[in-house]
Amino acid sequence: MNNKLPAAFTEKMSDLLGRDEFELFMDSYDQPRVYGLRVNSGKIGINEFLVKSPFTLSPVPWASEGFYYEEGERPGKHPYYHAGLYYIQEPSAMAPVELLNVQPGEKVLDLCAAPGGKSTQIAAKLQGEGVLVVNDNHSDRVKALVKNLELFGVRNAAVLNDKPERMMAVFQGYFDKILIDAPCSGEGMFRKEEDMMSQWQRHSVTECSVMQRELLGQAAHMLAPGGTMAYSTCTFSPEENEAQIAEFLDKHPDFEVARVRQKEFEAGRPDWVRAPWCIEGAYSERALEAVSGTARLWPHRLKGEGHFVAVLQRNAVNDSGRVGDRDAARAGGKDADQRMMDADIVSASVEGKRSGREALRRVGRAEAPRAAVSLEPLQAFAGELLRSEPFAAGRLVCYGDHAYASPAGLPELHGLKVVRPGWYIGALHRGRFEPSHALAMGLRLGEAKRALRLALSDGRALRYLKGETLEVAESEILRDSDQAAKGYCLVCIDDHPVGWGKWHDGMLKNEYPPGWRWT
Ligand SMILES: C[S@@+](CC[C@H](N)C(=O)[O-])C[C@H]1O[C@@H](n2cnc3c(N)ncnc32)[C@H](O)[C@@H]1O
Repeated sequence: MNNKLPAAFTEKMSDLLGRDEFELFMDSYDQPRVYGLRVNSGKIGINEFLVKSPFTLSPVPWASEGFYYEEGERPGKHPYYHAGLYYIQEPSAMAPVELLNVQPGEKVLDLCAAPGGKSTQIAAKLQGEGVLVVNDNHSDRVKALVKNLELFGVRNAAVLNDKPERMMAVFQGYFDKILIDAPCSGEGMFRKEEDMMSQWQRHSVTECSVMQRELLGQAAHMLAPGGTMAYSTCTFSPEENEAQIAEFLDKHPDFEVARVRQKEFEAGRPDWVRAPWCIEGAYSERALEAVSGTARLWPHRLKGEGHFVAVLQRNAVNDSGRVGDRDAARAGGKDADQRMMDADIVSASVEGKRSGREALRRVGRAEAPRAAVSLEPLQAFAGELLRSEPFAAGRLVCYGDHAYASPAGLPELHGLKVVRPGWYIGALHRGRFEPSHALAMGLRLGEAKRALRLALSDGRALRYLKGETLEVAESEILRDSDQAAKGYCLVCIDDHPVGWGKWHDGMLKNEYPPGWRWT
């Protein structure tokens, strides 16, 4: 394969690495690629997953939830995938979120998030507590981001499809943690996706560098004093890596690099941002020294395709202009104690186009509730079907006919392109409530008052995922003794929700969404 690599790339890598290291690097392209999955610890404990998993797994040393699986195994074709128990992810791509050290309750931004590999990892680290804002400026890629968050059962995320410069006014100084998984020339993807080689010709390192510089500056505006950002790329060029960090540090004296210590990773290379790669003397000694604290993941030094990560720490200074702080987060926690039916129910105008697939475009100013949207059907559904009140941790918000639980403490998203203002609960149509698939995926088996539990070995589990109507005896519907079997029930494979069904007279009508079905 290494003879397909762009000549300009190999020449440059040879100059950077020197003969011996370059040979090892080139040999790695002829090695088989490695495969990884990351367990969704928001849904299942790691040990429980290891007991249940049919795959041959070995741990990824730098990711607490990450495992290698073997070539030929197909975790994407397993009912547990449809239950959102794991995400298939290249192992070196697991490093940035791990190094960001996200803690439950924090406010976290994933600025360039689609299709959501790292967003789902952040969500699992948050364990449903705190606020996750994910954004991508590419409208098509955002659809995959929404789907992956729903599959993972994430309850506390808002999804945006906007430009970071427009987000800055709303989120100035708001986030505790920010991930900038920047668009890049993708040199670390050549072994995994050969197409990336031809794209490399088109998307020059220089073009990407301009975008990365802007993204770093914009993210810095949105980080709280004392907060942390992780900047990552899946490319090797110093212009997109060490040089970005050195330049950022020189422009932002209130930031420093938190040194990465992980034995499989190599240190960043300050020598590569001096001449002849960059103009000698362009960066301060402070910046150059700090750059050695960044991390490079090399495909010839570890089992992964390659990545660069820098962890940037902002000094904790007083900043009265900040939107939210730890006190505000605690106030958010107080809201969370409110019961769902007492929640702050607002409706908001929706400006611009809204597609039938629930994609919200611009969200307007919050208004008084409109008489047209009655929440009674939702309240009736929750009373009949839900044991706990899972929306209570957020603020119930209606956009048009669609109800969402927005994470407590999230600022008003005035003027931004909002795709999901929170966990999508369902639609209120003509006096009826239709629960969303996202609601089913975000619930736990014990939270539903009516459920069907299909064992993995039960042939009906796969038939459900294929969208078929199932024969289900009344006695199989799990429910309290005083409850009827008829109506919506949460369908689970083993203990893990996969969607809704509607039971009546020995038959389960399948509510599994067509776009999600097993093919
Ligand atoms: C490396 S990919 C992100 C991968 C993602 N973090 C994951 O783990 O699945 C970079 C993403 O940045 C998005 N992007 C490019 N320019 C952007 C910008 N100015 N603002 C926000 N997102 C941007 C691209 O659409 C692309 O989805």
